[in-house]
Amino acid sequence: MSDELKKGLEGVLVAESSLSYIDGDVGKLVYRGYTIEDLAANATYEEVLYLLWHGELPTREELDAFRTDMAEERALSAETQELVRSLAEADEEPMAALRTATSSLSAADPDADADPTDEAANLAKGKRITAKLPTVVAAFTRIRNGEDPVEPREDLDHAANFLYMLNGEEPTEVAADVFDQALVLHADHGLNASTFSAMVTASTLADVHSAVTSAVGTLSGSLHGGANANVMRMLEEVDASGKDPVQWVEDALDNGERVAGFGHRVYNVKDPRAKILGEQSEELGEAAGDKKWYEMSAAIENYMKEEKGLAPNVDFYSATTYYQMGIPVDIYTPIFAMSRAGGWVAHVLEQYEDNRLIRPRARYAGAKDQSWTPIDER
Ligand SMILES: CC(=O)SCCNC(=O)CCNC(=O)[C@H](O)C(C)(C)COP(=O)(O)OP(=O)(O)OC[C@H]1O[C@@H](n2cnc3c(N)ncnc32)[C@H](O)[C@@H]1OP(=O)(O)O
Ligand SMILES: O=C([O-])CC(=O)C(=O)O
Repeated sequence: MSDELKKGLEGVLVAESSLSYIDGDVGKLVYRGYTIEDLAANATYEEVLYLLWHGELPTREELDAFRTDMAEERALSAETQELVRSLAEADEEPMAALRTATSSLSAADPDADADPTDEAANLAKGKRITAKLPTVVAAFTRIRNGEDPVEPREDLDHAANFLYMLNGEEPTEVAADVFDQALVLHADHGLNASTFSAMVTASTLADVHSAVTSAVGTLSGSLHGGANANVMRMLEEVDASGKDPVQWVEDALDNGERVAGFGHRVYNVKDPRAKILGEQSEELGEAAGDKKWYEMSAAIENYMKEEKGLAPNVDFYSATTYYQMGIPVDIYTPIFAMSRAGGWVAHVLEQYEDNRLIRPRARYAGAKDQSWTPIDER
């Protein structure tokens, strides 16, 4: 047994996967052999889900059937609707609400009692969870604002239906396309922390709902998915301060703070998803006749690259993309989760297929050879 310690498991190979390939030195991301640029330009989120879960792109008939299946699973049980209402009325933090609601979905799942090795049941559960998360996020957001939830529509695609449920009106084609592309870009990313936590949970032969619930919790942290909302909070703070964005960031770094949306465990260059989202952010600004948010972000990007050698990750430009679409800041991370559910499910299916309990070990650094002191003598 080696005693070499790899803190944060950096660079440690723990599994084989056919899902996504990342080359962090050149900024390349591929899902099942297709580059992220190709998929963002051409695939819908449903096509990407099919690709991740079934291993190949669907034919038109397969995609139609898959979309119909997914759309039919969007509605929530009365119990989950009630739970979402109570969480929203209690003003629960959105990722905590999503984590709780995700866990509750097993109660009404027709395959809840299936054996964890039942592939068809696992796929069906994954499909139901992925179909329902947008309904949870939209209903939670509306109830919190004193509005009634909007029932899902089966005739709309996954992305368009979410915006419809969120805003109560059909999105424009541009908004639906931009959002669909964002979902495609966030769907999978190797063994990121939340995916790994889903795999660890699945490796005990716990069920798909448990694995995805673990992952939602893991995504919420500010070093991972939680960074997208923090990016926008930072930009709003910069704007309100009236300071030059570069000066603001310089001061924050001098105070020992981290700049949300920069740095990555795997990429040594700009995240390819940040490139695409940056273009989306700029185009949305151009269309609105106000590129303030994009320009502020671009100035920070240049400074961070030149002064710190740090490049933006996926969370940096998703923030201003969502902001310019009028999406509330604190649901950016739940939106990330809605998309990444597809990747979590795909990795969990892979884990069950060739399972071995995931159980690393720690080098013991605690006290040794202590002798027992009776409680009254301590
Ligand atoms: C979807 C995603 O999860 S993408 C990541 C989203 N998270 C963020 O954007 C939060 C900000 N970024 C970070 O905290 C980090 O870059 C992480 C957590 C993403 C990667 O962390 P690690 O691979 O563990 O790198 P680590 O934390 O060791 O950082 C290496 C060095 O870069 C610095 N650094 C890394 N990111 C940043 C940042 N955003 N701002 C300032 N300095 C940073 C660290 O201070 C450290 O410097 P040091 O060696 O002088 O102490
Ligand atoms: O891969 C990572 O560590 C984080 C990330 O970019 C993602 O999950 O999309």
